[in-house]
Amino acid sequence: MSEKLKVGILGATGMVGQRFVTLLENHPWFEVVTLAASAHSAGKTYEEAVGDRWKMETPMPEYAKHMVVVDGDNAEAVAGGVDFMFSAVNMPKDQIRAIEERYAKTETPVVSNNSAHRWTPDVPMVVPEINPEHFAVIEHQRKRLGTTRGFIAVKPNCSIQAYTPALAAWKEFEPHEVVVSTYQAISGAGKTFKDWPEMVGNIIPFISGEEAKSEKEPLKVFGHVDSERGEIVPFDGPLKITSQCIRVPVLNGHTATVFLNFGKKATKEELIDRLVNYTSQAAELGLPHAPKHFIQYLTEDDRPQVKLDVDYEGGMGVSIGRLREDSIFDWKFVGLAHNTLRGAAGGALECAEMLKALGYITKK
Ligand SMILES: N[C@@H](CC=O)C(=O)O
Repeated sequence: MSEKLKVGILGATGMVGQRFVTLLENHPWFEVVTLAASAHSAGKTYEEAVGDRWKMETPMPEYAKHMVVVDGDNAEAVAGGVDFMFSAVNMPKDQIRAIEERYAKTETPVVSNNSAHRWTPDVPMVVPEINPEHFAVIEHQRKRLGTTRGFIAVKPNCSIQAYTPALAAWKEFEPHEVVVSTYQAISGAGKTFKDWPEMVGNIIPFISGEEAKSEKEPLKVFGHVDSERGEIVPFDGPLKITSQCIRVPVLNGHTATVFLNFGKKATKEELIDRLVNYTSQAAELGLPHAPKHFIQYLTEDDRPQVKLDVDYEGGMGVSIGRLREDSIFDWKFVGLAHNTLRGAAGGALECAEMLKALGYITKK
């Protein structure tokens, strides 16, 4: 491997930013050279800027501690020193859309964890194992932005990652009516039990905006690139998803219970076979954060469990269990994915690795 690509993290002090800082320690392809945050943090060392708000299970990496945080609003200056940026910025959506576009227009690719650009038609929203072909829309986005190198790519919401991989694996059986309940960890809200004590022994049956994301984002992931329109057209087949999203007293790991109907009959053996033998270009390319086996199927009645299974494949794999026939729907199952690894910074990092492997992100 030649010289590493230089990367910056926008929104480096927040929880997702901290996850990027942690995952990027000793990364074989990428080197963090810039930590950017609000003007309030600018000029402080990363250690000072984060203070007692470090929320990772592992200590702050040494490489980051003494880096001086820069003002992320100075897009042109920050972008000058990096090959690409990760965005974990937390501000109103219109401001996020604007700042990410400003970076892209400096000819700096932006790989974002944020939802602000997920429905921008020429921005690919990618799970590398499911829809990497959507990166082809970048050439159209570049025309709109007037760039040759800069673009924005995003990953979808954490809540969809526990069931959308199974729907992808079962595509040939035409899943069409899907009822999902998600049981979402508190880290999805950027919290720990220390800063959200009301969640100890509690359930909150509301997560703002989450049900719309859970129902609609899989349709964009299953969509296709329309080259004439220069955009991603969401899947317009019979797939319909309805959901309820619930916050539960778990630190990491979003569980989903799912009922579904298929257009074509399938046996249990066929369904399990398609899960465990799911292959993808991401695994073939040997990306550093691509799981070797994307989906595991657990046969025990009491799995997947957060405590036992959330770290499957370093938190980048998906665990499915309890697949059984249902008396109203065709089938039901339970899925589990790590929300801050597979579902957030890890998913964005794997997108960046794939973008590099496919030649979309290069050295400036
Ligand atoms: N919006 C999600 C974020 C994913 O982890 C949530 O609140 O859980």
